[in-house]
Amino acid sequence: MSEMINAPPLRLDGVARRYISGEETLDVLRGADLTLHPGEIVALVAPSGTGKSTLLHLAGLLEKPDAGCVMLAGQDAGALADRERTQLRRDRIGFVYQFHHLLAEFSARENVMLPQMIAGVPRRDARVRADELLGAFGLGHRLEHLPGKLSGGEKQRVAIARALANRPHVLLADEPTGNLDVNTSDAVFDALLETVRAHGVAALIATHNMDLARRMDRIVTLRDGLVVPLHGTEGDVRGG
Ligand SMILES: Nc1ncnc2c1ncn2[C@@H]1O[C@H](COP(=O)(O)OP(=O)(O)OP(=O)(O)O)[C@@H](O)[C@H]1O
Repeated sequence: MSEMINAPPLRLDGVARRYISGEETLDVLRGADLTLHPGEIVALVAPSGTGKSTLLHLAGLLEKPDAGCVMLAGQDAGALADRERTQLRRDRIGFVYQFHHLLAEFSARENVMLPQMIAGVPRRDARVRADELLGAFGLGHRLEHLPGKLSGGEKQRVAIARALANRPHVLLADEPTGNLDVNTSDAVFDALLETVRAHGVAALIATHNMDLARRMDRIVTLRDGLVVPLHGTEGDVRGG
């Protein structure tokens, strides 16, 4: 697979997505453009139902746009066969969701090892990487714990470590701390930003929390199906 030198880690170019249910047609995205530069952390803050998750799913190659293209490091994902796209997603993109989605029967360490082993990393190396990442998230003493024995904040840290395990170029997060209380959310977010910055990963993070959003490099919102900058004066974008 060819890769353009200096191409942005992620570029959405004129991306459109329409949902049709019964008689109803909903044009959620109508030609959205967004570029993530290397190491850039962008907040996506928009009212509920405007298409944040849809945008993240398209950016993460979980869904295909009806029009436009999604480029990862200069590579047009739409031009790839399904298998290649899956591989690109696995190798290049890390996901963090609102709920941790850890595998209950595996330890914290194993949850972080698993995506690496699926990608072909030898068990021993995967274990070293898992321990390193979990250590960086302050979980060096929780490596053997099953998710059920971890607090909400700890589980979400494991989920973030797992998302970074395969050294993605792009991290996509959908309300990564939305399920946590305020203090825990702040602490987990600190850890997330610090690690993402330390690894030079570009990130697109959807949140309803303006305080968290302001700590990122740039804030964008969705308006009429397009990605536009959010300026400080626009007030509360929380939706119902
Ligand atoms: N598979 C689907 N079929 C039909 N409509 C859908 C589908 N997925 C999403 N939608 C609709 O598209 C719109 C955008 O949904 P999306 O989940 O992207 O919004 P969101 O901004 O992430 O919302 P929230 O902040 O509440 O999670 C919503 O009106 C939703 O009901």
